[in-house]
Amino acid sequence: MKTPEAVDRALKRGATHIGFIFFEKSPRYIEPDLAAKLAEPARGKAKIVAVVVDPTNDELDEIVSLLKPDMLQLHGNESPEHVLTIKALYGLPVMKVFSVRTADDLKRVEAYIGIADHFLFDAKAPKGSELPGGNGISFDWSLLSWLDGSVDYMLSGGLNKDNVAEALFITKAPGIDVSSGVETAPGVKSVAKIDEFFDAVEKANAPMMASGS
Ligand SMILES: O=C(O)c1ccccc1NCC(=O)[C@H](O)[C@H](O)COP(=O)(O)O
Repeated sequence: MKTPEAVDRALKRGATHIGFIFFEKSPRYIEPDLAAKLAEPARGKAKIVAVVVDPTNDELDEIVSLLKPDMLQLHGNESPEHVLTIKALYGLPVMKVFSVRTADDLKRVEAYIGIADHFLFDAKAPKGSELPGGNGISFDWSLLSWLDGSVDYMLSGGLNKDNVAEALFITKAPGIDVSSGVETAPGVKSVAKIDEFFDAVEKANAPMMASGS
């Protein structure tokens, strides 16, 4: 999220999580002090999520002290040991992201069970992309069929108003995360598209748990 209008609309429509991207190459990058201002209306209404990629402690110190997030989303190659260190240092729940293209990409998940508090399954970035997330591409949702109720996860990757019902039907995901699918250009969220997305989720009669970043 980069504008008060987008935060406001997502909250009004029932977003459970509001994400801020702290990856400088991203068109969605936002300075921590600005993210803190934008997050104010969400505090206590939705979880404020700081999205980071292989963060240093210095980066996390600044983000956590300014934004005061409810959760950290780790979108890089953080090892289970690094996740444990981050949890111990900041005392915040962690959502570990797994980038998926094939079944092999899911083999790493087991090592994080009991370590990460939540999981996010996103599409692996296409070759040449500078962004580990927010690429607007999907993966084969049937790869998640082995997940049982013991894994608390969100699905993301190329979700939009036209495919979210099918994604939910196939995965029964307990949560969904969307970014490009509610934008008119990279990093430019559209209030109208946020509405269309939530309309589609409601129509699919899906679990009402959605986030955006
Ligand atoms: O969105 C970004 O620019 C981004 C950059 C670096 C790390 C993570 C990033 N996004 C994280 C997300 O959780 C996105 O919402 C997720 O990848 C889905 O994006 P999209 O396929 O565009 O819906």
